[in-house]
Amino acid sequence: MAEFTRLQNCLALIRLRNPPVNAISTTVARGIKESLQKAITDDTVKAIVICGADGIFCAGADIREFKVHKTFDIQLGDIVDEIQRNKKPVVAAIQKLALGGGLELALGCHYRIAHAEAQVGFPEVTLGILPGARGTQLLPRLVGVPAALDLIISGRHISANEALKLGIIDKIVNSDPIEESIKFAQRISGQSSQELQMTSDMVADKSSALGPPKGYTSKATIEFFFYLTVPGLCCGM
Ligand SMILES: CCCCCCC/C=C/C(=O)SCCNC(=O)CCNC(=O)[C@H](O)C(C)(C)COP(=O)(O)OP(=O)(O)OC[C@H]1O[C@@H](n2cnc3c(N)ncnc32)[C@H](O)[C@@H]1OP(=O)(O)O
Repeated sequence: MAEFTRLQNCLALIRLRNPPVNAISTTVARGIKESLQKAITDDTVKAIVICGADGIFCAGADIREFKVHKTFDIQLGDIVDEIQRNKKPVVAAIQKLALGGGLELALGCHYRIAHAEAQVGFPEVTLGILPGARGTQLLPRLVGVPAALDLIISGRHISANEALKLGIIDKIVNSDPIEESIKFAQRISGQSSQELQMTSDMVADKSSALGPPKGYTSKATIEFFFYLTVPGLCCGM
């Protein structure tokens, strides 16, 4: 599930809770969607923080459900779009891990604050899939195509420090990233929705050279991806 808490100072906190790693199940995804809706429609909420319970942000899709469902009636990509469309700033507070869909959720947010010991990555390749919830668009926009391809194709986890250098994370803290994100959200909640919208639009415009937004994975990218990952196709392996 995802817990919604209305904090003091016009903030809302959305906390993912699905032990042991807060993986995104359909229940968690529904919880995030409903919580976001509450935060967005509440005029007294000026900024939103998303975090995970029990010291971990999120290890991605709940792989236990992959055995049960072939398709899902709720799409994580739609939730990421909703975060980006909304005019209130959203901060991801990353403890321990943000993997796969968890990293896509964080990339959808306007700011990411992580603990120094945290790790991020896209392990989808190890399951034979591609990041499908806007990760293939949002990551290259932040880090450029070569670095994004490297992370997506290798599936490796990187440290918060490397993620900071690449531009995936905005700030690293040694203290509690949730508390830091709340403080930060409070500071920026004064930003007018117009400023945020203008900034988002400008960034989207500037990065449009990287390809169309929203769930689009070009045929060339897919072909390149399979060339590199299917045994026997690459380098005569
Ligand atoms: C609308 C709903 C669906 C949206 C989908 C959107 C598309 C997203 C796709 C993805 O996110 S694909 C990527 C999915 N994630 C992974 O592949 C991560 C797999 N897990 C790991 O790499 C490791 O387990 C870990 C998270 C790095 C932790 O490693 P560690 O060595 O510390 O512990 P483990 O013993 O491996 O695991 C502990 C415990 O956690 C369970 N677990 C781990 N990952 C998941 C997961 N993704 N879903 C469900 N459960 C997970 C693991 O089974 C262990 O459980 P127990 O055995 O202790 O019960």
